[in-house]
Amino acid sequence: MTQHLVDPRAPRDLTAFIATLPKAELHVHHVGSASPRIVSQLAARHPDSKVPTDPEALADYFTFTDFAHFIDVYLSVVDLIRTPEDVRLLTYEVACDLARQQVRYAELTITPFSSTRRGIDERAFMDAIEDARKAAEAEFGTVLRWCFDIPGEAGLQAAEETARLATDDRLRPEGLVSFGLGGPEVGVARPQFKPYFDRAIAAGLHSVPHAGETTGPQTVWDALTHLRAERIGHGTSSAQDPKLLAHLAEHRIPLEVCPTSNIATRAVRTLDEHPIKEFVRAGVLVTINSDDPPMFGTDLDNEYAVAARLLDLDERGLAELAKNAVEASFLDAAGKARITDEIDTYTAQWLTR
Ligand SMILES: O=C(O)c1cccc(C(=O)CC[C@H]2O[C@@H](n3cnc4c(=O)[nH]cnc43)[C@H](O)[C@@H]2O)c1
Ligand SMILES: [Zn+2]
Repeated sequence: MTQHLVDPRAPRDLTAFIATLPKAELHVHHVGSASPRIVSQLAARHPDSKVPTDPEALADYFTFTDFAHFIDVYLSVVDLIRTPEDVRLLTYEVACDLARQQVRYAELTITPFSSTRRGIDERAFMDAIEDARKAAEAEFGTVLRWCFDIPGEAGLQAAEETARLATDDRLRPEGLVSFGLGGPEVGVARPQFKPYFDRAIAAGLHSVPHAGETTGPQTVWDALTHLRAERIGHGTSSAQDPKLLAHLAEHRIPLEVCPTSNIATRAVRTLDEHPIKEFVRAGVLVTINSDDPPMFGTDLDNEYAVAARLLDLDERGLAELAKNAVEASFLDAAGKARITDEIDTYTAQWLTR
């Protein structure tokens, strides 16, 4: 597998700056963030799995020929998460990895349907993620919130189950803030999910569907008009529609940009061809994210290094990117002010050290 970690063209001192820059992450998946160590441990527990137990073999296993192949591999890892203890271990380990990168706040996308349909009790699932969330905040100060997403290819049954789990006051976890739509976009039209997003929004959740990752700008328009998206997951193809770019900029609708993900799933051919520059040029609010970091051979720090290279950023430019994510987050105003101040103080001290 091609290792994307630590873009060799990023200036060394920016790498050091990025490593301790306080950050927020808005587009990162629960199962997709399972570290090679965790995946290997879980694969060893389940010899029937086709997922390799050896970290090196796993790195090759995480090499994708296209998006559909990525989903197949992703689901083979989903199959390893079989007990509430697996869920808690995974969630806590993901929180550790985020804290290690100075992530102060993260909205983690979780697909509860995929776990409940595989037999994990829904109440035990919610307790497991909440237990890990509270432990992470107590131990690292990292604030986690949840996005529950519909695996769109699984259809309206998955949509109904996800909406029920997200809106039933007896079940919905305290940390839940948003409602999303993931999985393949091709053949999975966004408008059909409107009733489920309406229910989630009525229950106080924010709409953050994936759109424009592997399909054109119409999918982004559909996410905005039918699903009332407040942010767009990826939105990569928005660059093909100047009117859409202008709309996103005018209404300050953030894009959750995941550069290396787009290369690894072959949604974009090369990093130098990534439309992130067009987004910035059009005035769109760009946030930087890792999506499924171990699967894509990256992490959030590397995604900031990639952005620094593609956008020719210095420390102040990187700090602005970090503050974009805080602004676009669903954290409360006091929390946003706290992390924004931390970023500003850190950057000022770095530049005068
Ligand atoms: O769980 C099932 O049984 C199931 C059945 C049919 C289809 C699916 C999915 O499509 C699950 C997709 C899964 O992938 C997650 N994900 C992670 N990264 C991305 C991404 O970059 N773009 C779209 N989806 C992504 C998503 O959250 C779903 O959980 C499942
Ligand atoms: Zn994603």
